[in-house]
Amino acid sequence: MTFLIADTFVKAVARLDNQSRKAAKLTALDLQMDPAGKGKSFHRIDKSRDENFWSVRASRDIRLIVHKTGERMVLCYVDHHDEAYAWAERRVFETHPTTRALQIVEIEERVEQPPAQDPATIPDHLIQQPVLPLANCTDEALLQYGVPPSWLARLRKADTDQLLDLASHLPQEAQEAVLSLAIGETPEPLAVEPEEADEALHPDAQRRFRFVDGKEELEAALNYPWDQWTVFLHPSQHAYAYRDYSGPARVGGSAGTGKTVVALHRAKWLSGKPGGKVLLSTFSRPLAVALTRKLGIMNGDEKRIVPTVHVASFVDAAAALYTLHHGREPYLAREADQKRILARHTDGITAYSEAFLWTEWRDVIDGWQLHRLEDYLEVSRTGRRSRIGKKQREDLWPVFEATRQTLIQRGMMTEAMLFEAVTALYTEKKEKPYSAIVIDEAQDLGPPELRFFAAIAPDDGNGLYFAGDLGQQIFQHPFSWKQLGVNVQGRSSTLTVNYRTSHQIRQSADRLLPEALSDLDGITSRRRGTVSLFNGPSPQVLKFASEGDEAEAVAGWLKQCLEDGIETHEIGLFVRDRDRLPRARGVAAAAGFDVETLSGSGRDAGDQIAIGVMHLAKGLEFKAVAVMACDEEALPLQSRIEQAVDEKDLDEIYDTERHLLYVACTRARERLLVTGTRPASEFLDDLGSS
Ligand SMILES: Nc1ncnc2c1ncn2[C@@H]1O[C@H](COP(=O)(O)OP(=O)(O)OP(=O)(O)O)[C@@H](O)[C@H]1O
Repeated sequence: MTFLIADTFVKAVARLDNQSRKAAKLTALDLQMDPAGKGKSFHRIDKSRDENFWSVRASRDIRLIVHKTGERMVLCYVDHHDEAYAWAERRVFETHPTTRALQIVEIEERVEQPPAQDPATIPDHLIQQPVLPLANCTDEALLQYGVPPSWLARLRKADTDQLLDLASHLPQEAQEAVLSLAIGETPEPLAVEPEEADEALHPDAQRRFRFVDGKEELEAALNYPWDQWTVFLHPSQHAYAYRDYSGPARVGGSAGTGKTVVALHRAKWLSGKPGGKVLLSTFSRPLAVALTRKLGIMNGDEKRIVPTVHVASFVDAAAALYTLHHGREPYLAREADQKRILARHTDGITAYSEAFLWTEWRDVIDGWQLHRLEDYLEVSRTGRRSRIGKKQREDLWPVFEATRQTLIQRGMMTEAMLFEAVTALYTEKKEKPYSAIVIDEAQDLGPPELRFFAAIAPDDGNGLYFAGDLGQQIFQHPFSWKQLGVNVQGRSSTLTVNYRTSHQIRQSADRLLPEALSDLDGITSRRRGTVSLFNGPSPQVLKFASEGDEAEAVAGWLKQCLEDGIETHEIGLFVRDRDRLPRARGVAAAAGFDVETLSGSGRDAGDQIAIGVMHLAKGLEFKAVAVMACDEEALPLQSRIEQAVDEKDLDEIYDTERHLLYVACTRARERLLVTGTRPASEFLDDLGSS
C-alpha cells in the first residue's frame, strides 16, 4: 500500500494548537509505519458520498481523515471531531475525466453562493470586461484545465467577484485557470497523462499529494506545516527545479511567484547528486541567512546546516575562495574609503562634479574592471549615458589609475577587485570548487559578479542556475550576460502563480511595470498572466494635504491592523530613503508600536513593527505593509534625478525607482497602504490612487 499526504492535511496540521499538532503527528507517523492501523480505531464517514473516507482517532477530540483504498492511503485532513467529519462529508476523491489527475473535489451544491459584484465597486479598468467571464467557455475548454465536471454550470453563471471566491473551492490547477480566464487571459491547457498512469502521479496531482518515503520525510513535512513549499510544488516549479539542463539556465517571474523556492529545491536536488557540492548564493548577507534557515526547514530543522550546500552572499562567496587560496581574508575598502582616496587624486579636475567622478569610478572603471586606458577608451559605458569623448577620458584616466594603485598599495580591494581576483584564480583551472552554482536575486548581479560565477562554475549543463526578476532590479544597470559568456537563451522560464500576494495587491503593483520586460540579450519575461491564489481587500493608495494628516492616517491604519488580529511583527513600514525614516518612526510611535529599524544585517523578528528603507524590503514578507512618504520629491528620488545627464539616464532612474516601489509593495501578503503628501509621487496614480 502506498502512503501519501495531501496538502490539505499539512495545512490543517498548521492550524492546530501545539498539543493537538503533536497528537496528529504521532498518529500520522503510526499510520505510515502500519497503514492497517492495528490498535487504531477507524470509522467510516457514513454521511460522505465517498465511501473511502475514514476517521482515525488521534486524541480525545482530534480526528485524522484518511482516504483508504486497497492500494493507497492518503492523509487528508485533521481537526476537532465534528469539523473533521464535516470536511469529509463535503468532499469526494475523483480522477478528472480529461486530465486524469487525482483531485479532492468539493461537492458543488454544498458550497454557499458568494454575493454578486456590487457595480459601484467595479474598478474603471475592469468595466469593459464581461460581467460573466466564463459564460462563453465550452465544457471542453474548461475541462482541459482540470475544472471538475460538477462545477461547470455554476462557474459559467458567476460574475468576476463570485469567480474570485468560488475559485478557492476548486483544485489548484482549475483555480489558477479560472482566475486567469476571469482576468481575460488564456491559460495553457494542462498535461494529459495516459489512461494507465497512476492518477496520483500526474503533475497536477503531485502538487497536492506527496508520496512519503520513510519517517524522516514525513517528519520534515510535519515539523513546519505552514511552510507548504517544502513539500508541495507547482508543476512548473517542480519542472524547473528538478531538471538537467544543457547550459546556464534562468527562472524568472514577478514577485512572490516562488523563484527562491525553486532555487532552494534545485540546490538541494543538485547537492544530492554523486559528488554534489553546491554553492547557493544571493545578493546580501541577510538574504543568505534566510536561505540557510529555509534549507534547514526543507530538511526538517531550521537550525540544521546542510553540509553539501554552501550558502553565501555574492561577496562572501568570493571572499571565502580568496581566503582559501591566500590564507588570509581580503581587506575590502568601504565606500567612504574609496571616495576619500578618489578625492585625493582629483586635484586639477574641475570640469566634473564629485558625484560624477564617484559614479564613473564605481560603475565604469571599477564596475567593469578596467585596468588600461585603451579599455576605458573602448568601453561602451553601459548605464552611463553622458557622452564623454576620447580627450576627456584621457584626462580622467590618471585619476582613476592613481585611485586603483593607492588601494593596491594599502592592501585594500573593492568588491569588484575581489571578484576579479577570484575570477583570475579559477578561469583557467579545470578543477572547480563546486559541482553546481545556484544564484538567487540574479537581477542584481553586476558584471564582476557574473564573471566570477562563470569562472568558478563547472563546465557542466547544470553548472549555473539563476533565479531573478528584472522588475526588481534596483542595484545594477542592465548589461548583456551573453557578452560575458553566459547565455541562458532557450533555457529561460517564467513562473506565473503568485503564492505570496493577494489578487488585489498583485494587480495593483503590476500596474507599476510594463506587461513584459526584456533583458539586453532580448530575452523577454511576460509579467501579465500571473495569478494569485487568494483574495483580500483592495490596496489603499492615499494622498494627503500635509505630513501631519498622513501620519495620523497611517497610524490609524496600523492600529486597525492590530485590532484585526495582525501581529506587530507581521507589519512592515517602508519609506524611500533614510531622510524619511523619522516620519515612519513618528507614525509608529504615535500608534504605540515598538520599532525594529531594519539594517543590512537582517531581521530580529521580535514583537516589533519593521521599519526600513525600500532597498531593505527585498526578500522580506509581511501580512500588512504600509509604504509612506511617497511624495513627489521622494519617488523618483530628487537627488538622483538631479544627477541624470540625459534622457536615457533619466529613464533608467525612473525604472529603478519604480522597481523599488514595486519591491516594497509586493512584500505585502494581505494588506497594503501606500501614502504620500501632495504633490505626491506620480507612481501613486499608476498604483491606482484615490
Ligand atoms: N509551491 C508553493 N506552495 C506554497 N507556498 C509557496 C510555494 N512556492 C512559493 N510559496 C510561498 O510564496 C512566497 C513567495 O515565494 P518566494 O520567496 O520563493 O518567491 P519569489 O518569486 O522569490 O519572490 P520575490 O521575487 O519577491 O523575492 C513565500 O512565502 C513562499 O513560501
